[in-house]
Amino acid sequence: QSSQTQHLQQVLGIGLENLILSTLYNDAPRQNASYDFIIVGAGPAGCVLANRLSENPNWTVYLIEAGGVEGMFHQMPVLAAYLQGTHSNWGYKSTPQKRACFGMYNNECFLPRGKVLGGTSSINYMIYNRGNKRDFDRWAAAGNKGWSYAEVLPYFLKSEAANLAGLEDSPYHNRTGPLSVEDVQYRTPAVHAYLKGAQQAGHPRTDYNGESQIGASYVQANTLRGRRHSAYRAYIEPIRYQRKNLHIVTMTRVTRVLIDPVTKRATGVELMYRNKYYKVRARKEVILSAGAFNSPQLLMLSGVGPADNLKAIGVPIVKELPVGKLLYDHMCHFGPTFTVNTDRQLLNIAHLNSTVVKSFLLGNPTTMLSSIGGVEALTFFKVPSSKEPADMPDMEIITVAGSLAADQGTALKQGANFKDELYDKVYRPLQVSRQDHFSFLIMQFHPKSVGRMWLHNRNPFEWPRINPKYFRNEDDVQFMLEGIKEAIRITQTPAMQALGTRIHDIPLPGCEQHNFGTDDYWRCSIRTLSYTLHHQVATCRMGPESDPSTVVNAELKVHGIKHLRVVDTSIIPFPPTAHTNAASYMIGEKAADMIRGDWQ
Ligand SMILES: Cc1cc2nc3c(=O)[nH]c(=O)nc-3n(C[C@H](O)[C@H](O)[C@H](O)COP(=O)(O)OP(=O)(O)OC[C@H]3O[C@@H](n4cnc5c(N)ncnc54)[C@H](O)[C@@H]3O)c2cc1C
Repeated sequence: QSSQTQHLQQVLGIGLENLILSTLYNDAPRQNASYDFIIVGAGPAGCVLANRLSENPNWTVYLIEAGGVEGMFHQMPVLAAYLQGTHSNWGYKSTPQKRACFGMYNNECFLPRGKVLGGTSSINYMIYNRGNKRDFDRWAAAGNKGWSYAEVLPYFLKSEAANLAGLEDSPYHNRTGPLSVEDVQYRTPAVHAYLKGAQQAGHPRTDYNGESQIGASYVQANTLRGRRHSAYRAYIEPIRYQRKNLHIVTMTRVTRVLIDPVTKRATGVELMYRNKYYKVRARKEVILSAGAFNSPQLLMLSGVGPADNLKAIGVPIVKELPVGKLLYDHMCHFGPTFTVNTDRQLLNIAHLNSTVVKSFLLGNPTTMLSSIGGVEALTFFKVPSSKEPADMPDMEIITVAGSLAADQGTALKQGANFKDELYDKVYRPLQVSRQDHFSFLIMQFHPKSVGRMWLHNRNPFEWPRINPKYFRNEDDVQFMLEGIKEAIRITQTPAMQALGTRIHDIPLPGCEQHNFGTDDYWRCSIRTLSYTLHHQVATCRMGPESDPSTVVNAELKVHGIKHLRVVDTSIIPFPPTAHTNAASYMIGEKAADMIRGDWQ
């Protein structure tokens, strides 16, 4: 590691800026204070709700966030991976995986989640992607009235402020919402060649948030003039000092929901603020927007969950529900990686210097600091094994300008728990030669492998146990293999060959027994370079009460408990054909309307 990157990591790790700024968001709790609405967690869904519900001056809203406040580094899109090494990440990890994550220490995949005002939208990769029309139609068909594509599209649009070249008149984009969606203005020669190559290989150019998802496109990003535009920036910062009825407290942990065991009504929350416990009351509703791991954790700590788990940890059962019993995620293969003949034109932290930083700070959105962690293009496509309809992709190619070597083996490697021996053998040669290179991440949308999470004890400060059971179903490996082959095929097109694109063919440690590039080699590689894109869903699955796999109904009310909703990505019932951040905003917007409908 260079001293420059080590220093950067140290500065980010301290989280000092977090601490200082959080005093600005510090409506300290008062014992037994009451609000109309208590919102637990300030991720995208929580921030949307806080904003929309406090539009009514007669309602009081308390937004409670465990983390601090974004600082300057959060705003620099290229540093996305570094944020995982900071206090803005909860730092969860999977249980050791039997069939995946072989390239990680102890076979544990790291599972970062945002712990900051803005939640995971403040540490994610900023890709804006809504999903396939059929995703939402399936939600509706599963008994969730009001969630068809036609019914959710208005909420995606409501949140969006699009600035996308060529899509100015598209009915699929709105220019006037709070959340910026724009083109990334820093682009490398690799992505231009890639998009030409993808077309030569038969993938049409598309707006993946528009009429048809299938095809290739430059990425659309939640940035504003080249800086991260998180839920905090979009929904909270603009109203912070105008709304006296919205109170916000940061660095405060909710430890359980208070539920009357007789009436089964949520009456408030218990929280820990500066080492002291408080109870805060909700006159109308408690809303959990604590994310796909923490919302289920809080339900279970409050006596709402599977009987076996609650009994095992000694929490009295208030309502038996399958909380955490289902967990879907999107697994990727981190690679393949390719070298090209260009010189110093692709992403590498070694190219970062004070001139670039100064230019960014002066507002230039075209420097490498505005690259969203290197992500440049997305391609949605089908593979031969597909069982889905023709307009529903199975896989995505994410084109990234670099690899683990682009940050010299610091943030990305550590953030994902990759082993040193793997880095040293495969990626260090790229770091040393400084040869321009890019990678594909190959992601599967509809895995058959299903995981779960549970609580190990009743201590609210203990991490939940999470076993995503990646690649438990062999079919998922086959989909990945077919996806990798398609990505390699694209690199053989004239447009990509014009760059001198060659596969980086150093075999992975643990896969040397297979000839590089054979199906068996890739199968081994898939289980080794297993890399989640952190799209965990369904831990508080939405569906009718008659469906024993569900936790909340179509109004997001917890079955059998009054005045308690879950509003975040944990309610998504099936693995979506998308990254999950956009959906979280949509869920927040739609929930706000439903809540207004109930109480106004
Ligand atoms: C590294 C990474 C990169 C990603 N990249 C992308 C991407 O590029 N595009 C995309 O679409 N998706 C991406 N995702 C996924 C996406 O960002 C998330 O799915 C989405 O932001 C989740 O939103 P949410 O509202 O459900 O919850 P979260 O954003 O997880 O918010 C939950 C909030 O609740 C707070 N909280 C939790 N427990 C408590 C408690 N007990 N008390 C008080 N507060 C609490 C948390 O601190 C957090 O702020 C990424 C995820 C990760 C981790």
